[in-house]
Amino acid sequence: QNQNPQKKQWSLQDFEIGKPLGKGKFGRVYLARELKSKYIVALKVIFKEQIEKYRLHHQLRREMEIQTSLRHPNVLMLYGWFHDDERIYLILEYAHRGELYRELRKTGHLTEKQAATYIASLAQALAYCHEKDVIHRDIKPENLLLDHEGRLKIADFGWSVQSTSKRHTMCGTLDYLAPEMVENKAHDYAVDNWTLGILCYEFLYGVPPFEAESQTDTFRRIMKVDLSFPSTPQVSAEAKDLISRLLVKDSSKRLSLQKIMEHPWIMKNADPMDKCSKLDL
Ligand SMILES: CC(=O)NC[C@@H]1CCN(c2c(Cl)cnc3[nH]c(-c4cn(C)nc4C)nc23)C1
Repeated sequence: QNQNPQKKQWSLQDFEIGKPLGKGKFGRVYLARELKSKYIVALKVIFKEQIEKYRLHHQLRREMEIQTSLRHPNVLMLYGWFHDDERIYLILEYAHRGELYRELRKTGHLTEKQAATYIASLAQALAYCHEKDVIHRDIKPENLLLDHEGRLKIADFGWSVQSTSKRHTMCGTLDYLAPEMVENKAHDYAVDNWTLGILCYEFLYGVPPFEAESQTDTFRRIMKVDLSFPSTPQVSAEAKDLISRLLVKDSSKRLSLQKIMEHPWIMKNADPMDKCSKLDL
């Protein structure tokens, strides 16, 4: 039923469906074009029977409410949604340059300017989410997309799907989890700060800091914060300083998002254009 009369009721007839962009347990993401405006979107299709089977109505509703309420240049927008008998359709912003992860895989590691720009964008987006009491956005590289200008977009609604590009060895990895998460303790905002440290390391070295042969070894390395910096590629002391101030076991001692944005390495290397503040909608 249409609670809000001005709000357009979308339906599948409003769209021309293009190639699949990703697929996963709950459904697929397709490239799509809204017929009247010719606007390109990503259409995420979720099968209702999957939602029923895994009893995920409340989580999906919460994710959609959150996603609709977040408006930030570095958070992928959920424009709206509709459903038919079998499926729920999420109308999402399309990120033209796809997964940041592919860029990382292609080049092996990012330049310090690119890495600092992406970390600054993530810190801005997370500070915005935390202001709106949204924590623990699952910010592993496969959830980070790039728009046509190479601007980072956090794309996660709790339903991470594998893109059609080669599967990442991400599923099930502990690499991005903070100690309190790995120990399954109550986690708070500071887990995101830990993950920024993991991502910053991976952007600069091409691999996450606690990678190991087995999950048990990764678990041990996280709990010990067994952090070491390879001699190649060459990485500045300031970058290592920022990483070392984020990968701290005591979550209360991790650098705050504000302090990340003011860190010398970020101030020196992040592209100010991409450090734009919230959209004044
Ligand atoms: C966790 C997660 O959502 N991962 C990626 C999902 C699959 C495609 N999704 C996209 C979503 Cl939700 C939005 N925009 C996208 N753009 C792309 C993409 C573009 N190229 C050139 N290649 C790809 C891939 N994909 C999307 C989301």
